Amino acid sequence: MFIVLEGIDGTGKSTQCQLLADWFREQGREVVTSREPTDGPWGSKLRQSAATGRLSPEDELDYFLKDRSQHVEELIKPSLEAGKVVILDRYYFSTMAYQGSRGFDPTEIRQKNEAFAPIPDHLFILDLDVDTAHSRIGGRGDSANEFEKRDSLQKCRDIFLSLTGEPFVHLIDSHGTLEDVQKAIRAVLA
Ligand SMILES: Nc1ncnc2c1ncn2[C@@H]1O[C@H](COP(=O)(O)OP(=O)(O)OP(=O)(O)O)[C@@H](O)[C@H]1O
Ligand SMILES: Cc1cn([C@H]2C[C@H](O)[C@@H](COP(=O)(O)O)O2)c(=O)[nH]c1=O
Repeated sequence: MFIVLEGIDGTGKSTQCQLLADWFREQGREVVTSREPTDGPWGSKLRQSAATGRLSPEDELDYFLKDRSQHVEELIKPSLEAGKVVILDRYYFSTMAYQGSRGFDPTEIRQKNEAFAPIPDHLFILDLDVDTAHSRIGGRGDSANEFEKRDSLQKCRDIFLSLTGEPFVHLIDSHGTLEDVQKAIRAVLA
């Protein structure tokens, strides 16, 4: 089973991914968790740019595609073929949102990615208003980085919300407690 959690920064994706992995492991399932950008060469360059200044929109998109191609071939596809549960903290829907907010066409980004990247069985969009997301980022001890500017995050949120309506997409209100959000995710999967 292939599960992806998406949403703007601070919505609780990393936290919920770990709780969900624990749930599957309690059921005896073998679970692989991962994130994008990865810690590979392209992902590391992208993470560095969050602090030092964003790359050009063209280079940023190119690096995310290169990072994901390596991620699909080296981890995602082999894990799925081995029958493991794969849970991702971000995937190509973030590319649609974040690089879409920089002027690229989200539909074209989706087509480019789905040419090589498997479509997940379940996509959970964790939704939160930008102000609350920012306060959670601050509560985590971070300050907003180059990807987390307020106006950009609002555009990203709108693109994520445009994905709802497809059968594999589930909108999860992330304003509740950690437990409420995880309960809502598990209810879909149960
Ligand atoms: N439902 C919640 N209620 C209150 N605080 C939360 C909730 N979920 C997560 N948090 C807290 O908000 C902060 C951000 O959570 P987390 O890092 O999981 O978000 P994220 O979506 O992965 O963020 P990013 O995309 O920036 O990595 C953390 O300090 C976390 O403990
Ligand atoms: C996969 C992906 C991610 N991003 C951005 C979104 C985040 O602000 C940063 C780092 O992610 P994290 O969740 O804070 O670890 O990368 C992006 O712009 N495009 C993408 O495809």
